Amino acid sequence: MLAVHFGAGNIGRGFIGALLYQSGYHTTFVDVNDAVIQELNNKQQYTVILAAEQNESLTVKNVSGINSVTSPEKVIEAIIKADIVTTAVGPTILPVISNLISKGLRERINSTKRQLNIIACENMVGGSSLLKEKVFEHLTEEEQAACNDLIGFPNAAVDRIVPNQVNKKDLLEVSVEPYFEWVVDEPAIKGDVPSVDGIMYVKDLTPYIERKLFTVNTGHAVPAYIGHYIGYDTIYEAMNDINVQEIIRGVLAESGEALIQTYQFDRKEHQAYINNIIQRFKNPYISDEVTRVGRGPIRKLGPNDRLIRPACIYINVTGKTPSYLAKTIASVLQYTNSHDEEAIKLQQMIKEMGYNKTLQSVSQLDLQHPLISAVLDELDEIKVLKG
Ligand SMILES: NC(=O)C1=CN([C@@H]2O[C@H](COP(=O)(O)OP(=O)(O)OC[C@H]3O[C@@H](n4cnc5c(N)ncnc54)[C@H](O)[C@@H]3O)[C@@H](O)[C@H]2O)C=CC1
Ligand SMILES: O=P(O)(O)OC[C@H]1O[C@](O)(CO)[C@@H](O)[C@@H]1O
Repeated sequence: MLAVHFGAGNIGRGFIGALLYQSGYHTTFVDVNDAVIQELNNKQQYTVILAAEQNESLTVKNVSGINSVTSPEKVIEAIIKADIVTTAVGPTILPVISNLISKGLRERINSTKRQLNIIACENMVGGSSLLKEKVFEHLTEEEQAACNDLIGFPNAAVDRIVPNQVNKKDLLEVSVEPYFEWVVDEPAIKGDVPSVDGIMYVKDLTPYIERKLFTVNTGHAVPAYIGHYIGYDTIYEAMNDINVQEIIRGVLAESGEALIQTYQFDRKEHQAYINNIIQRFKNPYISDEVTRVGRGPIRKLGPNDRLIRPACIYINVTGKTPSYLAKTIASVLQYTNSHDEEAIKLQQMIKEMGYNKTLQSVSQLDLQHPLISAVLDELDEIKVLKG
């Protein structure tokens, strides 16, 4: 079985690539990082280390790579032959890869009636749907109709913490947390469900993706942004701070209330889910930088992302303003990182327009929305955290 995976980064190699190998696939990684692609072709295998006391490792074999900048024709060939296509490139890169995928699909539908599923494994609601929309912009109406018959774009939720791989001598080796969850929307599948050990197929993905995004990612934003505000470099350091611990519990109680009331989750089970996630953030065998988890602050303040959306649902279902989520959003507005384009842009916007209009612009909330004034109040309140 042949898999094509876009993005040979942390999640690509450390999660999706590993599961595809264990399920019997040969995976062709597509990336723009030539050094990684060359190394994949030289070694044809790499190591995944489980970051836990036992330090178990897995050798992922049957892998190769294509540089999509220098060899786009090879990517098209690989898509024609693929049994599954996956991505883990980041939400903002999905539009970038859509043109090449559309070229592959055009050739494929002209040469075979074999069905194919393309699964975007990104931290967002509707990643595969967005990819489909962008791919379709490059296709004629006739090609779109053929793709609607043959090509599925099932949305997915992916959960595994894979930090940046710093100080590694081996370019391909990747350390990952042992835990993982990969949930895929079954109704959108074309043909047989791809046989990948570890995928859980569900009839309705929405509760799963929102539970994951508004618990794992909402929670992780606390040690990232509050931690950075206080002055910590790593998630581990931040998770040992008593104020961070209080805020993370508060944030997850607020997003939890929003989720429980929306999806009727069992309270005890949801609390156990939260507790397990907090333990994962404290994993001493993972060294994760606050700048990785906090990357892309403008995206993370988007209307459907991990902070604004649960805060709005909380207001709708309880009639109250969420103070811990507001605190965390305030700390995002204070986030600076000279290596992060979005962090630079956010601070420029604040300089030019002030906090109020910047937040309104990135979150797309009405200026009168109660969350805006709650966040502005917290800009002053969080100063005590600096001691
Ligand atoms: N790292 C993590 O713990 C998790 C990440 N995710 C999601 O997975 C996605 C990827 O994240 P990471 O693996 O952490 O990032 P990463 O930065 O390690 O990997 C992204 C890869 O995409 C490649 N890329 C960039 N532009 C490309 C293009 N035009 N064509 C092909 N490849 C391109 C990069 O060179 C890089 O190798 C994101 O959407 C992230 O939210 C989801 C769950 C966990
Ligand atoms: O990958 P993003 O969306 O930039 O956000 C980082 C988040 O993704 C993860 O890496 C995995 O979900 C978390 O560790 C973190 O909350």
